[in-house]
Amino acid sequence: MSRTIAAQPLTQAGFAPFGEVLEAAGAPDRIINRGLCGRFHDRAGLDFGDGRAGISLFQAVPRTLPLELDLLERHPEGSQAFVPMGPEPFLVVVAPDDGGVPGRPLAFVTAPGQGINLRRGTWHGVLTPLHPPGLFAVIDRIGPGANLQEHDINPPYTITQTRTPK
Ligand SMILES: NC(=O)N[C@@H](O)C(=O)O
Ligand code: NI
Repeated sequence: MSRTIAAQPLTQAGFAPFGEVLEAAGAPDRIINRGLCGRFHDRAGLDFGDGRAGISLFQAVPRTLPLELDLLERHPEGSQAFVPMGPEPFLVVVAPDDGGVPGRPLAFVTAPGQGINLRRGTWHGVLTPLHPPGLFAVIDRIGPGANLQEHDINPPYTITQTRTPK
């Protein structure tokens, strides 16, 4: 099977097995602040196990496509959300679990205004901005233990530019 993976636009449906897409799409769940704000309420399945929630800022180096994917990782003890601090698209790579190792990955490119929440234990590529500044708020577990399982991909996959879904 080909080791080339074409990225696709990020959608709730496509990402559903792996977590949630954070986006202000459709009508808000609530109108607040005397009608001046729409609240898209409680949109992520946060899970921090025996730890606690933390918000960190990640300043990541932008990459360009095509990209060589040689590492996937997961956090067995908690979910991890990436909220971009700007409108620039970023690359999201996830993979199903196949008996304790990653299966064939899927690649998505976000639209402006989209973030993601990775479900606890989901295999994923590390944070990969595609444009500067590469600044993200990250909501994940703060607690004891490593909470990081890495898996080397050999031979690596090649992630290519976006294709439009059929
Ligand atoms: N290791 C770390 O904090 N970041 C990764 O988990 C990542 O997904 O980028
Ligand atoms: Ni991670």
